Amino acid sequence: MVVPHDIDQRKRLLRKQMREARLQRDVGAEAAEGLRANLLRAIHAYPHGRVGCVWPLPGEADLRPLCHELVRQGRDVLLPETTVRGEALLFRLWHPHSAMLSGRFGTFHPDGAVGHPDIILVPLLAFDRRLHRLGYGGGYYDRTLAALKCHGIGFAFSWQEVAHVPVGAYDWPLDKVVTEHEVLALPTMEKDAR
Ligand SMILES: Nc1nc2c(c(=O)[nH]1)N(C=O)[C@@H](CNc1ccc(C(=O)N[C@@H](CCC(=O)O)C(=O)O)cc1)CN2
Ligand SMILES: Nc1ncnc2c1ncn2[C@@H]1O[C@H](COP(=O)(O)OP(=O)(O)OP(=O)(O)O)[C@@H](O)[C@H]1O
Repeated sequence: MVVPHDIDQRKRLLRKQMREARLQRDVGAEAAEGLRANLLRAIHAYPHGRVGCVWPLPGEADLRPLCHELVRQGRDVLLPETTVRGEALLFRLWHPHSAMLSGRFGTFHPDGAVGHPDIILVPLLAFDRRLHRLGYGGGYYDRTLAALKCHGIGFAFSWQEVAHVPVGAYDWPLDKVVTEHEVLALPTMEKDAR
């Protein structure tokens, strides 16, 4: 039996490995371009929703060009403000001319009005084929997906795939994971069984 304590330990170890692996890699411009194109395709499956995007941290794919493209296509784009630990993220409306304020953990957020996204693009350190994700360990996105009950689309480079992400009681499953190579989703029957 896997006890919760053991899961937290395995998560910490995998986080450390993935952070180290990231230091060895360039964020390839070509891979990032492919990832943004696939994300746009995945978002088009939800034609009317407000999109919770994210401002990049070092080593992550840069979704800023995607934010601009979505606004150009008439979508509302929101970006998260990193709240105190233990709370869900707060999404604020973003426009290409929004002032960006610096927040916790080196993140940036716009000074726009607070809103409710229908789809959230979720950053991650590692993912698996069951659409489980490992984040930075703040539990922010798990809390946010649980609170807002919206669609979660994870995004990552293909090298971030692992065989099994350790899954804890509060981990919220993603609806899709998008890489520069593919859009991963579970068949409906398997989704219902989760
Ligand atoms: N771009 C981006 N924004 C995001 C997240 C994210 O993963 N990516 N978050 C996802 O939850 C939230 C911020 N949560 C975070 C929680 C902890 C750390 C953290 O421990 N950072 C380390 C350095 C990280 C590294 O070396 O890679 C630190 O500050 O020491 C960062 C972000 C909201 N905004
Ligand atoms: N909805 C929730 N309610 C209570 N505790 C939660 C909830 N979601 C996550 N947690 C707790 O938050 C802590 C961090 O969670 P976890 O290790 O899964 O973070 P993460 O998903 O890697 O981080 P992030 O989502 O910020 O990228 C864990 O102790 C977890 O049990």
